[in-house]
Amino acid sequence: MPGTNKTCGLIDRWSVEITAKDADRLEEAAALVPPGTKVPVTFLPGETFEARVATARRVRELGFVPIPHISARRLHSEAELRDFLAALRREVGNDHCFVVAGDPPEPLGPYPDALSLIRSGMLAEHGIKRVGISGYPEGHADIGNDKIWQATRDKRDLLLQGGHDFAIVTQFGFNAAPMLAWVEQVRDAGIDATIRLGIPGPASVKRLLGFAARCGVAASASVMAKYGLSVTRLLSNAGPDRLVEELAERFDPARHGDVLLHLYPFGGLRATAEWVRDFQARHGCAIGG
Ligand SMILES: NC(=O)C1=CN([C@@H]2O[C@H](COP(=O)(O)OP(=O)(O)OC[C@H]3O[C@@H](n4cnc5c(N)ncnc54)[C@H](O)[C@@H]3O)[C@@H](O)[C@H]2O)C=CC1
Ligand SMILES: Nc1nc(=O)c2c([nH]1)NC[C@@H]1CN(c3ccc(C(=O)N[C@@H](CCC(=O)O)C(=O)O)cc3)CN21
Repeated sequence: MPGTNKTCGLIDRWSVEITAKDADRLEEAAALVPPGTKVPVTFLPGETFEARVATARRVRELGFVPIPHISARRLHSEAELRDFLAALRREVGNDHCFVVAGDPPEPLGPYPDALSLIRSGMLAEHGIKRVGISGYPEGHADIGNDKIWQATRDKRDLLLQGGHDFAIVTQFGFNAAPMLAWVEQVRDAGIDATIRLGIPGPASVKRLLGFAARCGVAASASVMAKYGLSVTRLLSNAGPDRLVEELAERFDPARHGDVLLHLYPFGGLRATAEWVRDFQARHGCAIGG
């Protein structure tokens, strides 16, 4: 039988992260993305507030579910958070968002981490019902594991107390085994939320290694070779086929719970959407799932 239900089940309901610059590209790729797909919009430096709101609005108008990212350390003031959430509510009407600390070594304003932003209560005040938080299957280069796990438990507690649903979306990786081992740790910590495992879309070796370095993601030659990349052929391209197939082989719904995939389209949105379509076809999955 071509493909297993596990493979199709894992790739079904995939989400895809875009930047404010990707709005036009999303329109071009829209026919390849199932209606209702979750489309997080990153919160990068150098983008205007208006561009982030306008992108989220385009996402919704194209029939997808926008999930604006909010980077706590990049906010300069309480007013900036309030204005952003109010503009989202007015112009997008989203009830999901994703909260992350953000890379600045020092916070630019009153929110040093995701927890402090959640604690402000402003998400609920602006109609946000479901909140995504980060996950690190391979740990974080600068933040200790104890701190990360404590933050995860604290964010879970505070979100549930505030009446929010939550989900965990992970940093991308190239290696299936640590991803599922980490999912088991999350479940053993009593957290049964949906987990979206971050995986790169198809891209050149050069781009993948560049993003891995920039985001603090491990990309050893041996892991990359297994992923299907040759570090000596920087312009060659590779997709996450083997990674997803290995995840599906090892995936045990009874043990791992609700696990979905989150694609980071470093090589382009259209190439990513085409990769999902072709992967589903190769594995005999129903169209759009
Ligand atoms: N933009 C994105 O999509 C992603 C960004 N990241 C980066 O991961 C880091 C952690 O974010 P969260 O998991 O939301 O953390 P968090 O807000 O849950 O904080 C966890 C702990 O780490 C500390 N911390 C957070 N950011 C830090 C930083 N930049 N430098 C030093 N200590 C920091 C916090 O004070 C707290 O004790 C940030 O640097 C974030 O930008 C990670 C994944 C995806
Ligand atoms: N620690 C950390 N910080 C981040 O900012 C971060 C992560 N992790 N993990 C993954 C997400 C995804 N991120 C990004 C960042 C930029 C583009 C991007 O599309 N950039 C432009 C220009 C890229 C360039 O050439 O510099 C692009 O058109 O590709 C995409 C995703 C940032 N993210």
